[in-house]
Amino acid sequence: MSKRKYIQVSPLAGLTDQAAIPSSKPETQRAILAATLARGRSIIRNDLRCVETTAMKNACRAVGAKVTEADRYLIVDGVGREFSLGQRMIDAIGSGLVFRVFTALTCFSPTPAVITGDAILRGRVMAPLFEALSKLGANIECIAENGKAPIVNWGGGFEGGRCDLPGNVSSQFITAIMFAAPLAKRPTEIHIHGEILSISYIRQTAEAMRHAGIEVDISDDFATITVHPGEYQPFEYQVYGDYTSSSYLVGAAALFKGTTTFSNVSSVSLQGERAIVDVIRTLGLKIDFDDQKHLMTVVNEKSYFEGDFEFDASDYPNIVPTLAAIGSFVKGRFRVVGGSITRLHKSPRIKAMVEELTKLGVDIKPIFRDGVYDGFEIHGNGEGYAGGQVLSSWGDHRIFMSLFIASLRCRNPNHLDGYSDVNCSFPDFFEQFSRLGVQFREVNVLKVDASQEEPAEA
Ligand SMILES: O=C(O)C1=C[C@@H](OP(=O)(O)O)[C@@H](O)[C@H](O)C1
Ligand SMILES: C=C(OP(=O)(O)O)C(=O)O
Repeated sequence: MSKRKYIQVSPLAGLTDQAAIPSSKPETQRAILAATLARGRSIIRNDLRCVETTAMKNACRAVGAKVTEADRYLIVDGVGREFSLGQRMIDAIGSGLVFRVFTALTCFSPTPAVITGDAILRGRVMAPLFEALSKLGANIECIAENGKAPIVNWGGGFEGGRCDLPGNVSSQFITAIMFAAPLAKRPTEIHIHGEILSISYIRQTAEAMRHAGIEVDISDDFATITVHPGEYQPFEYQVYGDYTSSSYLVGAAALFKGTTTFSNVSSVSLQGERAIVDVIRTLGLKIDFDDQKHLMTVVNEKSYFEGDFEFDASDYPNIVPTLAAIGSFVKGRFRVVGGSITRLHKSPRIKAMVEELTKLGVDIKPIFRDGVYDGFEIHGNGEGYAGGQVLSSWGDHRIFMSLFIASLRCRNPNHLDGYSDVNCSFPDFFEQFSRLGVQFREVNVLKVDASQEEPAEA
């Protein structure tokens, strides 16, 4: 019998009025990276400080950048092309982006580099990136299992030219080669095959590179991306709120009548997950922006929403788990498709949400396409659920945060594991939910065996 720490989430009657949205993880990570690749000083304002942006900072420091945390901004003294890999080892922890981008960048390291990550990252798909980089001339060796982290990149650069990638496994393979390509001697042409998912992340990469003076050409259908050799230039950059993180706060606001205002938001964003705003409006809530004050106000006049809804999440993968939580409280049918890429994220996210929400009594069924989890369909009656369950986060911050908001409208407290993983992307998650009036506390759960768990006092 073992003890594990869980968060007990109490049922909530209504939200109080204000919270702040954390800054964007993808924007912060991209800005730190582009600043590292520029020779000279860049300033990144309103950056996000969390485990995965720290992983990016440490990886950039490992190749010689100086990254200093000032009050609400970062100073990055970049290295340009002159990597000096003193410690020869980069730990991406759980960040797919850090691992993939540094796998490509260390092709240009003067010394061999070992790149690794945590147990979840070591299980994630990497082979298409290794194959594309090999085609460009890279010399990458897998240390443990073929096609997986950790790796040794023996360096030697890549020339540029053509490489090929699938469009439906991870946009981070494309982002990784794009970021490294300006260091090559010739233009690099990335040909993307089949359905292209998570395009908004490719747009964010191109935007970060162009902001640093790099020329990137993208065909209208996104199937061909050409990156020209060039020198990254130092820049100043302002990061705004993270729409994926906002989805947990906005999602909670969708579950209770009332008016809630969120700060640190820009209505204009390249983030695909800005779609949370359209989803919530389609359900019937009112959302207003004040771009002078960077505020977003959500007005919810109903205790539940009714209708027949379908959303295609192909370009907003990271809010798929949140949508499952919100959709559980809709009266009618709530379908999400286009989420196949999420099976390759930190957990098989659709499977995880279907299994955990089923424990709560939600009528949710997975939707398969070509034999893989692609979405889900929920039939709800607009009511809450009994709750009183022990729920697993599957080791994934986004599953934890989604189950947390689903728990707010259960009649009995749920116990959720994995709460420290909010530090991956949303370190003040509990502070912001406390501001909204949510009550939770840490408890021990006695784990008798996998099928039998019972809450106990902390
Ligand atoms: O480049 C990025 O910052 C990301 C790209 C996306 O990955 P996939 O293309 O694998 O979905 C996204 O899901 C991930 O959370 C962050
Ligand atoms: C999956 C995520 O990021 P990454 O792919 O960079 O690990 C995430 O933010 O949930």
